[in-house]
This record gives sequence, C-alpha cells and structure tokens, in this order.
Amino acid sequence: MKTGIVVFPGTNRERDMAIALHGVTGRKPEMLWHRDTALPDLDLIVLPGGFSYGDYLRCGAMAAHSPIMREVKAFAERGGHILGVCNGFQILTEAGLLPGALLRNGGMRFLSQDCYLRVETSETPFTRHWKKGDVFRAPLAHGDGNYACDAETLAELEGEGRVAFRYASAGGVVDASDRASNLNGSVNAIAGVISANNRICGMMPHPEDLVDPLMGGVDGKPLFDGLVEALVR
Ligand SMILES: NC(=O)CC[C@H](N)C(=O)O
Repeated sequence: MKTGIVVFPGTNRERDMAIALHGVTGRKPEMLWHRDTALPDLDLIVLPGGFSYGDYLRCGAMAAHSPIMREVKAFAERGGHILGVCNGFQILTEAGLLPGALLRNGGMRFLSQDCYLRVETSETPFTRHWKKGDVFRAPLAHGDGNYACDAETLAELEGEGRVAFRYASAGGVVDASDRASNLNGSVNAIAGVISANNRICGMMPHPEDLVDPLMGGVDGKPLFDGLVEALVR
C-alpha cells in the first residue's frame, strides 16, 4: 500500500504519522510538500496534525488553498482515499472535501489530553477493524475541535451513517452535553466523519499516537490495519 503524507509549513505530526504508516504497510510513506503540483502513485493520502501556516485566518484555511490541495482534490475526485487527523480534518472541511467546520473548543481552551471514542460504524475502510460500539482511547491536542454543521448536514451525516466516531466516557457512554467526555463541545459529540463516497475520513483525535505498546497502547492501530486490508492491491 503506497501512502503519502502532506507537509505544510507548521505541520508537526507528520513523523508520528509516518511511523504509524511505515509500521503497518512495511514501506515508507512519501512526504509531499505543500508546494508540490504533482502526486506520485498513491493508495492513501494523509493530512496530518499541526499548525499549518501558523493557524493564521482560521485553522486549515490557508492550507486548503495551497498548490498541493489542487492535487489532493483531483485525487479525491478519482476516488482516492484520504485521512485527515486534527489539523488535517480542519483542512478537509476548509477545502470542502468534508462537510461542517471545526470551531473554537467550547471551553475556549487548548486541550491536550486523552479522550475516548466510540466507533459508530464498521462499514468504512477506516473503521472496519472495529465493531460498532467499540470504545478506544486516543490522545487529543487542539484548540479548534468543536465540530459544527447546519441541521440539514447533521441529519444527512446521521441518516447515512457517516459519523465515524463520537466522544464518549471510558465506559462508552455518549452524552453530548457532558463536557467531561465531549471535551470540546462538538455537536452530537462528533469526533470524526466520513465522506458520502466512504473514502475520506476526518477526525480530531490522534490514532497514530497509539500504535505500539512502547507508546503506551495500541488503541489506534485498528484504523491503520483496516486501511491496509482495504487498500492493499
Ligand atoms: N494537533 C493539531 O493538529 C492542532 C490543530 C490546530 N492547530 C488546533 O489547535 O486546533
């Protein structure tokens, strides 16, 4: 499986992502620079976390208009698979590749802590190694992770099973009004969503940071194992 990771000025999680992808695929990901105007042959593009362009204007707003994103959009139009984590999720919404927006966290503070996610569907290449209802731990580190969208979009996402992950308690209880579990105040406690064609996933927490016992756990590994199973040619 050939993977590529997009690096913008201010991206800071590309190495964590590269370690995770190298570990599951056995081959080094290609690092793609924001100014690149062509893509190599790839099965998966990852937009990693960080502070692209210093979060100027809005998180992800400038990155969404960088040269590489024209290629990423063309890749998406060809049916390519894309994963956006944290700033990557913000960039995907700013680029119009996923619906909704990531607003300032409900409590107005930058959050850096573990959270628990409940898997809402196993019918995607990103979640197929989990069962619906599984709960896993993931680190989270962001200032703007409060997922929001209009009522029509929300009904569509919920109705089409396109909510991938929700913030939950360690025991798996989802309560959007409970700030102890829905840390950033996201609508319906949404932590990750999937595109209509099931090939683009954006999520705020970082599964790439729990893929080896040496990291303190392997809770995030099923996401990468599922992608390998789905995408290996
Ligand atoms: N870890 C990240 O990708 C952070 C994303 C963004 N800079 C924010 O603070 O919301």
